[in-house]
Amino acid sequence: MGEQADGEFGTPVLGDFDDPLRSGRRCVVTLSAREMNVQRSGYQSREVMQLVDCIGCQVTGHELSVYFYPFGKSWPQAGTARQRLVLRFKAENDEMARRWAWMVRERSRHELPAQDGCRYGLLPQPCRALVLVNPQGGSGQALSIFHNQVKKMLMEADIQYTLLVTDKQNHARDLMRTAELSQWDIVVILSGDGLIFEVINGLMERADWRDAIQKPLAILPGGSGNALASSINNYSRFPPVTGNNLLLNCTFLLCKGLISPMDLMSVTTVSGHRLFSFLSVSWGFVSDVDIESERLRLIGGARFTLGTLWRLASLRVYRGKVAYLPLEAKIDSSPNSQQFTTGTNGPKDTLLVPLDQPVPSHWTLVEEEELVLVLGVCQTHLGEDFICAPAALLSDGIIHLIVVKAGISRSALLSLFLAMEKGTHLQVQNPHVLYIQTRAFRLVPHSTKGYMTVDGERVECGPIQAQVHHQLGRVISG
Ligand SMILES: Nc1ncnc2c1ncn2[C@@H]1O[C@H](COP(=O)(O)OP(=O)(O)OP(=O)(O)O)[C@@H](O)[C@H]1O
Repeated sequence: MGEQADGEFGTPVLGDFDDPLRSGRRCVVTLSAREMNVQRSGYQSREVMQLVDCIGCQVTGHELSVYFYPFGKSWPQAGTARQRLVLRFKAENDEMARRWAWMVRERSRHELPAQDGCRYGLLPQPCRALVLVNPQGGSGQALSIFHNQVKKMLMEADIQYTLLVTDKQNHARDLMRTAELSQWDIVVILSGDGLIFEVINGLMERADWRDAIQKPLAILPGGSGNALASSINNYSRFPPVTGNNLLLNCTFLLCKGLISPMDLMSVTTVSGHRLFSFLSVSWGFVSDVDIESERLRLIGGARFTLGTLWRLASLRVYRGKVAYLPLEAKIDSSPNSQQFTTGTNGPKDTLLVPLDQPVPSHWTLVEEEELVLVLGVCQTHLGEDFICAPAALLSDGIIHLIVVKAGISRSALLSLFLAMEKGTHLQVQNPHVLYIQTRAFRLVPHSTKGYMTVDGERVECGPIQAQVHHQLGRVISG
């Protein structure tokens, strides 16, 4: 046994190991910048593993275990699910095993250069994570999901964790507002979108919000909607998956540790309350379905399908006004420009004026006042099977505004929602459907009755406005 290595990062390294599973047999391992190539004695073909699929290694004495999660054969669609694959080698001594573990880890980490103004980061290794689990999220399985599926992968990737099970609403928000954040490199949220909303708003309520909101977040789906987890799966160009396969992809991303900037919306409600949103501001049909289907939480994502069919059967029309800042409008960022902010924390809303003043004259008004829904979103997905803004990106600096006007037939609305499963709804021209890209918008309902939601959480129904804050937060992505 032995090895040939010139120590230069990226140049191929050759190692001669014992095969721990077949006594007396050898395996020659070649590690290049992108691949691990294994030639076992007695076999003609080589095993070739891509380091992009590797999440880490462990060393026990002389033995080295390397963990890969490539997309593999699965049922019913081949190639859409990751499979766990462990390669084990017995080195000459523990020093050689440790050196190989270090080389495999280093070559499996892929830093990204800055692109289109986006600065990417990498989690440190080893890494310290706070894992927040909502035991009530979705169908109530989040804690067992952590113990049965997530924990093992964190250990394989050398992520040390502190587990915190939330015991009531706002537990995570209070913790994020007051905790000493430097003890963790990342905050992992295993829940639905509700807990992410709490974490972001807790961080933004701190006096040191500017640094706090830069703490990387990782999203593992454990709720009924899982909009951000599904969107990140999509941005990472993984095949569209739900349930366990979505969890596996998101945990894989956490183990790879690539950090991307994320836009957040600052939302001001009628009472002057300011919230930070990573997902959506919604009024009308979609928020009705979201809130009215909450009692069906135990059936998971199917609650939205049932809720949609129920609301379609008794379609409502809402009266209100929508105005938005056209994307091409020139933004005045001079010190004398109007800058508006309601709370003490958070960046100034430079594009907005107070809700009791008319919108600026260069904003556009939507003429119709009879509406079925208004939806301003920052992510592609609103649920695992619900692609609302297919063009959205994590940090495009854009709010994707969808307005459906009254007069749309039930069958056209049903087709619209069915097409959202694939995200093809905006390809069909329908005069009742407006899709607008903007940086700020205002919605003024004529009545305070009805549901209005921010990231799926109910807020007071009344005039509301939002502006995007480009790259305010950071999240694990692919
Ligand atoms: N231990 C707890 N008991 C009751 N509620 C909790 C607890 N921990 C957190 N919560 C609250 O549960 C609410 C719903 O959680 P979450 O959004 O994570 O799950 P979900 O509603 O099933 O998922 P989604 O938002 O994706 O539909 C959140 O508003 C959160 O504040």
